[in-house]
Amino acid sequence: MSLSLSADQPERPADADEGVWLECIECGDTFAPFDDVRYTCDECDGLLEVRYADLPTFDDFEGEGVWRYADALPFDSGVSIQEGATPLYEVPRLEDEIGVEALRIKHEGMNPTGSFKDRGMTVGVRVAAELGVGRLACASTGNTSAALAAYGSRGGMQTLVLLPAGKVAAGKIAQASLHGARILEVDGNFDACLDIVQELAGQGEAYLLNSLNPFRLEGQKTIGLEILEGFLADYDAVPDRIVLPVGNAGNTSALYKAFRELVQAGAIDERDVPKLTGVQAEGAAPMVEAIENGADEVRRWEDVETRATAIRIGNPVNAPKALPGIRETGGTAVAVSDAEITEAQRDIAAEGIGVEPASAASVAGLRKLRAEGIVADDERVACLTTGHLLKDPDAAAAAGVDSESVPADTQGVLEHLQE
Ligand SMILES: Cc1ncc(COP(=O)(O)O)c(C=O)c1O
Ligand SMILES: N[C@@H](CCOP(=O)(O)O)C(=O)O
Repeated sequence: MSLSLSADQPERPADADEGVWLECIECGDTFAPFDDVRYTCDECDGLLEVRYADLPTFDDFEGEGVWRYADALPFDSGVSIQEGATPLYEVPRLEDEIGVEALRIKHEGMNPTGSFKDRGMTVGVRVAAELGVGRLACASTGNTSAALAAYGSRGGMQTLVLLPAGKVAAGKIAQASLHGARILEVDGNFDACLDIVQELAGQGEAYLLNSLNPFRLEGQKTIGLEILEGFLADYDAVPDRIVLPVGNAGNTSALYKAFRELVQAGAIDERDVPKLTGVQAEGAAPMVEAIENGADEVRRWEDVETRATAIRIGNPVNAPKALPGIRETGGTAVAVSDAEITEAQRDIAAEGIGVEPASAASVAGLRKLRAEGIVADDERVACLTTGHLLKDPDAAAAAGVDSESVPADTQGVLEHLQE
């Protein structure tokens, strides 16, 4: 099985349900999509991808949001709260300062629950309904749990979330709580939570909706499709590069799949595919390590730490899909410090755009790669900002300006302003 950009459209197996099937990226085994619950290959435990007999081109898309791209998804509709259609902001001051031909920020924080996870959940929860499962579950650094809780409750299903105790931002826990998820705070990091949820799912206790679930990544493909359509509309060309924060590497895998499918459909040329460029925090950078070492596998980091708690992940489960995505597109991966992330968060905020720390990693990474000359000055770049500022109010307050105490009279306020 090849995840190469030039791979042909795969052949449709005899048991493909209405032109959709699951295929193992390691051994190529195929499975009917909705006859049983499975997350990985029955034969070799490899990661699965959703395959389609017919792939759409840009002309086939109509409507707005994730479901505009229904022809690239397993269904025509899902459990929806109007996800997708997020802004592709111009950021002229950052564009000038970083020194690229064009810079746009695709702000996924503008989704219903404030992160890109909604795009995956609208599809994933629809699949859960199709399979008739009872309880939905995830491990989470926060955003997946918020989205699962919201989409699960929208679909009338129970939700269970496992979070690393003390390492999830306040806004995200509040969301999971208000949407009625059962919240378990685990004495361990995100990777330990995911190990447990995978075991629970394997025992049939819950339906797993982390990005290991291949259907979730189908929804996340639409980020890439929207970016490409936005650039085609504004520049008559797709971006040279897309820079994105990397945690479990779901988005890197999903965007690469979106581009491979467009190439297979003849909608874009293989040579035009944007360079996928991943950014991790220095304290949680196993993908960067693998890219720098030319390794085929990612080494699990047991101890991870960063202020960008959303990407505090040491064992990116989608690495077998994401590593080819970065390499085949001519992209790269870079690690940034927490201080660089905070500086970028402030600079993005100075353009009026509020993002959480993990999101700012994309801009911090672009700035670093441009300074090193790895990104050229004639490139048109999209940076993905994955979550809203209000997700992590403590980080925002710590990065922002302090408030000042004044007396409750105008004269006192005026005097204070003159100090
Ligand atoms: C805000 C935010 N940014 C980035 C990421 C990383 O995305 P991925 O796991 O798809 O690499 C996550 C979660 O993993 C996240 O919550
Ligand atoms: N940042 C994520 C981590 C889990 O990633 P997933 O995409 O595999 O669900 C989160 O918000 O929990």
